[in-house]
Amino acid sequence: MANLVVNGGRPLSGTIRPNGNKNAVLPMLCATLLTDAPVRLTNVPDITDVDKFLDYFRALGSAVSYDKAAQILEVRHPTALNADAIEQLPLRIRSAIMLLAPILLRHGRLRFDVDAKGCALGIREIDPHIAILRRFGAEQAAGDEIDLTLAGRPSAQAIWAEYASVTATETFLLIASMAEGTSVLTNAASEPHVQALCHMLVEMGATVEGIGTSRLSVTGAASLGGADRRVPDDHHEVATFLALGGVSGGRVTVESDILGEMPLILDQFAKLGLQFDVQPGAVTVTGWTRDVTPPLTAQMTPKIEAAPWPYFPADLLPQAIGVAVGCTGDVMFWNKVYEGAMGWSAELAKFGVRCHLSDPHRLIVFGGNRLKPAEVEAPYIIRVVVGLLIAAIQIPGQSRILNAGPVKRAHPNFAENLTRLGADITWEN
Ligand SMILES: CC(=O)N[C@H]1[C@@H](OP(=O)(O)OP(=O)(O)OC[C@H]2O[C@@H](n3ccc(=O)[nH]c3=O)[C@H](O)[C@@H]2O)O[C@H](CO)[C@@H](O)[C@@H]1O
Ligand SMILES: C=C(OP(=O)(O)O)C(=O)O
Repeated sequence: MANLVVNGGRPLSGTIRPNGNKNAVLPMLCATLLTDAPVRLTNVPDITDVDKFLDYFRALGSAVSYDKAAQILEVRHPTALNADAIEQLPLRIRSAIMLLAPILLRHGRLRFDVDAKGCALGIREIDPHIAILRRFGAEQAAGDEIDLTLAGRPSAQAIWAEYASVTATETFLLIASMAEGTSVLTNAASEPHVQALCHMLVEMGATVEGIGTSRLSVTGAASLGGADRRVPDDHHEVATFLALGGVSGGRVTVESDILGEMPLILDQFAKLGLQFDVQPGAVTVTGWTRDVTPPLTAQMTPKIEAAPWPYFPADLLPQAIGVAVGCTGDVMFWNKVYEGAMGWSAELAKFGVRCHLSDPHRLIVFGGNRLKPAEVEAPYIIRVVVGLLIAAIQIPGQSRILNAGPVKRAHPNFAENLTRLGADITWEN
């Protein structure tokens, strides 16, 4: 059990750079399996999900060289993967599901009964993935486990997805990149991490059109080459550092080239009273009024709603909730994506927060709370650990976040980075 112990009420200050985006590096690692040529990735975050992928690659017989300090990774897969290791997929991470397409393309068969659930946000469906693979010609054997075979090179498909799923769009991109002809996915996800995978596949030799939109068109290549790509900065981590800096009463600058993707994200945090100075390549949180911007429509409750990109991301809702607990006014948070992502809100009461879970998707946080330090328990949800920390760091006195380990899935050297900014935060086992 790894807990975070924080003595709140100390202002953070300084300048920091975010790490690479977990949800970009993982599909990019899946794409490395589409070629026998060497692939080099830079700005690779030192996170446990990456470690699990690299352990899997080593077991497959791949050459892996990873300089964690320099954040540079070089991977080269053998022509024939070690068949004994193929079905030992990484556990307890959602991205394992994206290994299905490249493994089927290379090996032709995959039996799969792992828990590809990742964060405990509700049901993490695999149906859209299997549906896409079946459309491209994969056959599913009868029985309880998922047992897929794919014979030969798939042919292009036109698919209209039920909803814009991030990882299912990535599964589509991976298989369509090697299919014969031009495939089209309508209702595609368009998050910055999806765009990063598109750009990598283009460098490897596929043609991808519509990058960043809800309709992707992919012309596959019979074989793909290597690539040398930079993993994009993590926009979740940019927002995290800014929120922590602001609620601590400090002034923190985050330098990044991902800020062009963040206007709506900054606007939503500004609704909670955080003040920003945005410059080319850097954003500074300069203050926190604690006031919630009142809607001009008088009957409305101020709200922050999360949905597939280009909406405000579901993976930033807990961080915004962590800010709102210290605001003077009420805010409704609306998670349009997950049906099980708000249950942890009961923990907030331990900090003295008054809130109301209206239904599985909607939480109202009331303003004007008398906050007190507390010991709270985090669920297996990366961003909730961060949200609870944002609450704790603004409260003078010692708080403890139990089971904070999931933060290591996405945020490298988290406590160390915050300590450098002046936080009093330590790991306890
Ligand atoms: C490894 C990775 O990249 N994980 C991310 C990915 O997960 P993941 O790809 O699993 O998430 P999906 O985009 O598939 O959405 C998750 C669930 O939300 C529901 N849903 C989603 C969209 C929609 O329009 N309607 C709907 O009902 C579905 O039940 C779906 O199963 O995207 C999520 C949503 O941004 C993020 O939280 C995860 O961090
Ligand atoms: C929910 C997340 O990750 P995963 O889908 O890998 O569980 C996340 O990155 O916040």
